[in-house]
Amino acid sequence: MARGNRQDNGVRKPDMPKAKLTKENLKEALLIFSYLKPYRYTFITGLLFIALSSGTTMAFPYFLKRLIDSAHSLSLGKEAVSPGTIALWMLGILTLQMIFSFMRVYLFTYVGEYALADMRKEVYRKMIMMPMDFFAQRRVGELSSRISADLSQIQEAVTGMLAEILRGILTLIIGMGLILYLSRSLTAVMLSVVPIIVVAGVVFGKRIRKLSRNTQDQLADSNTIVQETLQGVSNVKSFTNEWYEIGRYTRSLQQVVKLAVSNGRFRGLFVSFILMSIFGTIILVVWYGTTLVQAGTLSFGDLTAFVVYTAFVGGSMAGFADLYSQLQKTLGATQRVREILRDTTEPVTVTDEPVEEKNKLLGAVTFDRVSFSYPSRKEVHILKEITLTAAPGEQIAIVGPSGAGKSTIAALLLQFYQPGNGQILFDGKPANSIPLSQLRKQMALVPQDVFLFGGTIRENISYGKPGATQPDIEEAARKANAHDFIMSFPEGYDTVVGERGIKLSGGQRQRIAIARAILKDPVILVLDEATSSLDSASESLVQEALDNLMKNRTSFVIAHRLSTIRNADKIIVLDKGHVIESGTHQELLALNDGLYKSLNKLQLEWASE
Ligand SMILES: Nc1ncnc2c1ncn2[C@@H]1O[C@H](COP(=O)(O)OP(=O)(O)OP(=O)(O)O)[C@@H](O)[C@H]1O
Repeated sequence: MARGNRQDNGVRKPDMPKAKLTKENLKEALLIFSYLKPYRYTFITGLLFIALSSGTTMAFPYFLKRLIDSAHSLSLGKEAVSPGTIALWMLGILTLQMIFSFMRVYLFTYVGEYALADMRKEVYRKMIMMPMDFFAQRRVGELSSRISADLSQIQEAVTGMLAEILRGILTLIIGMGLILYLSRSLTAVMLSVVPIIVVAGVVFGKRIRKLSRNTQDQLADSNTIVQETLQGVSNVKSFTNEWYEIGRYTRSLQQVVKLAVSNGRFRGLFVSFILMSIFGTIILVVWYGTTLVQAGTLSFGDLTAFVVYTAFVGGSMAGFADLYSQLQKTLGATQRVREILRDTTEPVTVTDEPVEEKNKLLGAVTFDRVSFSYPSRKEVHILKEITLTAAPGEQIAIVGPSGAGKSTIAALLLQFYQPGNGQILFDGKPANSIPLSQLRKQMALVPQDVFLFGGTIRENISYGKPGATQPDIEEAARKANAHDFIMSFPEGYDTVVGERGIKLSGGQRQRIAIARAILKDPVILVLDEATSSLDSASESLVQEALDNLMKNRTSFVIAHRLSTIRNADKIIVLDKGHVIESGTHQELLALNDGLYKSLNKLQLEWASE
């Protein structure tokens, strides 16, 4: 069973989707074997050990037969190998079996884990290099399950499943050969019933799997209730809706129980059917076998070996049904992983190269009649013929109503998307003439919603310049007005933040982000001003930090509070994707009926209330 089918909390996710078994799908899946190439000798040795361990398993009943028959022969006074010697041989075989099994498990785990890590690295590498649109169209949970569940399923297939198939085939061929050799007539009797049991088992098994899948789906649903309500527990409490959630969860659980119990009924029937058929077959085979023994055509040992081999053969037949469904799941997983591996990435470099002299920017930016629609909604024109220019070191503010396209301009600046029409120029050069990573290395984004990684404050600041020294980090923190509050924590720069660490206030998080940007020392700065209003003390600290940050760089400030951008060199007023006004604060106020003027008036009124 694929480990990846389990969630961290140990609750199973709904079963993995399966794919059809077609020639193309199989061909695709075989490409996964390329990941085994570096470990091919270990893998082949592993396969050899599977064959050897299957061989020893199959030899066991044969020696059992010899052991039983030796007693009989001795009692009849015939010459035979002594039972003690045969028992010793069997011990020898057992020892070999132990060694072979150990090697098989060890070698396959080795190959499986290394190949899986290689695949994970490759998929992650590919994912992180994908363009923004790729992430906009997928959920994070879905992507992370590609790396966890799908890849585990593939690993399971390459190691576990392949071993099972090989063992199954060997057991089937050798087992059938041996039982035919032992007694043809008994084989005929056995073959008249075993396939019926196997077919019934497969049909029953399918039904049970479907029922248990439904139970798991339902369980996943009720888990969603737990997750959602725990995440948003403050909502539950503030609406005093504890009773409502308890009711919702209870109802969902009742469904789980109902399904699980009806599944249990089926499983009970199945288990009794299987037990009856197995023992029924044994009775039939042994009964017919004894008549053969009586007739002198079969020995006691032959009969024993026959029964054991029959069990082996029946077991491997039943195993194939499960293997088939595993194979389908693996094909599904392979398809989804291959989809990612085939996708086109952004032309970013994945080594930490400094900016080359020829690519160094002074900071002039031009939007030349830029129009843009998001790839996922091509029919909605977000930016329409935007033209704007920024000289090196200038501060450009972008204002406008919600949804006007301000953040989209920031996204285009950072080359997260490419314009549909028009072009963006840096120092007069088209953006796509400068290598993407070299361009982004010279820009920094301070977003509205600052994301802190799980780690220390030091690590979070040095994200702006990996490998920065402590004095550099402290200097950046000082300029960002963050040093004092950081030092007020007992662990200072070693204070752990992020999901598992302490929670910082909005203003503190912003100042960490500003320190990060200062450390990066970009030529062009993009600042998405936080909408959540900070208290005035915190606001002035953040504003001062921002002023420090903006010094000597071209800055684009997406402003929500107009009071902070009065001194901007240029204010661009955006409405429904058009630039409708542009100029300094004074110039825009002078425009009668201007949007900026009315927005400014509104904010002033609001502030004075
Ligand atoms: N990834 C995306 N895919 C499709 N549409 C998007 C995407 N991101 C934003 N949009 C749409 O583009 C339009 C402009 O969004 P944008 O975030 O640029 O506005 P904004 O002016 O920054 O708004 P706000 O002030 O509320 O942040 C909106 O209608 C939004 O729904």
